[in-house]
Amino acid sequence: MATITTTTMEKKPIKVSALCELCHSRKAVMKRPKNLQKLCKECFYHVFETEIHNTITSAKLFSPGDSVAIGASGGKDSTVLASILKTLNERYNYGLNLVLLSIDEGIKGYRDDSLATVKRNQKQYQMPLEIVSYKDLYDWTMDEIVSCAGIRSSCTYCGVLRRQALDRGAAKLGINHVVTGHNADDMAETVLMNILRGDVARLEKSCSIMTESVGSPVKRSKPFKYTYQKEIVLYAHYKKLDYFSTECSYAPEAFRGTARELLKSLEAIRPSCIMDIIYSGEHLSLAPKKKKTTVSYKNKKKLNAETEINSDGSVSLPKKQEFKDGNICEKCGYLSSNKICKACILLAGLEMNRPKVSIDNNTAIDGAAKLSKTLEQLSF
Ligand SMILES: Nc1ncnc2c1ncn2[C@@H]1O[C@H](COP(=O)(O)OP(=O)(O)OP(=O)(O)O)[C@@H](O)[C@H]1O
Repeated sequence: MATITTTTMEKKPIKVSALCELCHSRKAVMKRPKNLQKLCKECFYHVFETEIHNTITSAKLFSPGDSVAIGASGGKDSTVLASILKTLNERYNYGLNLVLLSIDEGIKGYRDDSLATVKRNQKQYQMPLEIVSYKDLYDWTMDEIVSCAGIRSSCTYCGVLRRQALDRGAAKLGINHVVTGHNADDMAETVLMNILRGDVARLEKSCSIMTESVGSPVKRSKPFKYTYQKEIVLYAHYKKLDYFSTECSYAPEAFRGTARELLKSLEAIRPSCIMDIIYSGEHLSLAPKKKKTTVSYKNKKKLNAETEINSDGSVSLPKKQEFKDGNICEKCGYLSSNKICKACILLAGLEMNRPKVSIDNNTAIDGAAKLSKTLEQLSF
């Protein structure tokens, strides 16, 4: 009998029987978290890598000759992603030019240390590395933002700014495809969160393996969409990959933390629930949207035009102020689906030293949904 602890989060060591259930010849060293199969190291590597290859090929994520930027934070997910993409690219001749792209948010004692890991990964995987910083792009570091806006909204600021920073970093490299290490647990959490807060618009998109905005040159994909976090940790552990394991110094998004706990409890009872939730998210068919009700406000001068209330409760800007994807932000000149991009709205709030005005005026919804609802209601 051999024993191994799959993650530091698990308290009980897992007991496995002597022989691998796949090769029937080598000693089993683990129970596979996804289906509790008893496997030896070699068979685990094989099934883990093959499943990711199958995800990539069945979703047709890449074409030969593509340049792909790997969003590299130095953490376990993106480090394993870089390692696996290098392995699969060589094994199956994908013909990809792989580049590491890191965003330095400016978090002392956290991001500076994790970037040191990415710099080592650059040498280990022999990939070019591009580092783009919030300070250069926005003239703010996350440390400065938190000292101005407080810790509570840190994930909201960071998420909006990082999304744009990854796009801009890729554009700088002339690359139109960014892959990230978002895994099956992240996807299932997002589905749960969107269900729990009734965010139908986000629910529809939350299971896409690839997201693209009309008019934006940069697409994003998640090759680990079906890969369990515990298996990523096991793979990194057995392969002795060099990754940074400290959590961000700022508070995690509160509601996501709750969804994560819920998912962990469900997974403990039924390991397949992560895949089942993703499957449900992929196959949910949403009722067609109800016809919009137009509400005319008396004080048109103040609101400047008609505002539409949609069936899901969100508010649309008046027609003449609507902007489509592919437009340019009037302030920073980067692509935006609004007249002013979300990053510039947040930064303008910071400049005026009143960041909470733009994100804290709706207590019924949380995090990114709260921000997006608020942004929808802004008039320019
Ligand atoms: N600073 C960054 N620079 C580049 N990419 C990033 C950065 N932060 C996050 N990402 C990308 O977004 C993915 C999800 O990030 P998240 O913050 O949820 O971290 P995570 O789940 O801990 O992932 P990781 O273990 O890779 O840090 C990462 O796997 C990575 O691909």
